[in-house]
Amino acid sequence: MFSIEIITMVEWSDSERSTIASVWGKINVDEIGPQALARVLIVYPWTQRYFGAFGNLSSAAAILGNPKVSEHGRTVLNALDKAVKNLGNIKGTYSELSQLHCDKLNVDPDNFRLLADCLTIVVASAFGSALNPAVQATWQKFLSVVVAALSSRYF
Ligand code: HEM
Repeated sequence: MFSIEIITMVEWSDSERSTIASVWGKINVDEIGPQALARVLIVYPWTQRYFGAFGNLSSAAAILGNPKVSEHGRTVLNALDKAVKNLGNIKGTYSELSQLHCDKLNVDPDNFRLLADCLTIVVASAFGSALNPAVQATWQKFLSVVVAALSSRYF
């Protein structure tokens, strides 16, 4: 795990950079985004409390078919593009987003990790053997830095 203190010093090797670019290049945001957010809402139902304005979240089928969940899933995943393009300064890249989630949306930062884990599961099921353990390790390092950056306003 990457603590808040060390994310400003995180280093990326050339191979990690190319792995992250390659995984990101293969992700279909329109499919993976909705699936990842729906999974968070289904697997960790307490996260539904933040999405009271999204309409029917009463069952797994309702969540999977909810267009607002799908749209927001795409929004969240599109925001990852900024991190992929700014690996050297993910903390700075997400400072406003961290402020929004902390001060305005009051999202418990533990939920960032839950979303990252659901995203990895959705990516793993879409990629199959392409997400081998070494690729997964780099992908999760990337997501850990994203999670720490989004949490930076909280601590
Ligand atoms: C990788 C993690 C995440 C990223 C990159 C992310 C990104 C975003 C972005 C880009 C927005 C739109 C901001 C705007 O309109 O200016 C947003 C809004 C929001 N996020 Fe997150 N988010 C993440 C995790 C979470 C989690 C885990 C939750 C709650 C469980 C959450 C709850 C919300 C809510 C409630 C909104 C406002 C939605 C609306 O009413 O339209 N986010 N997020």
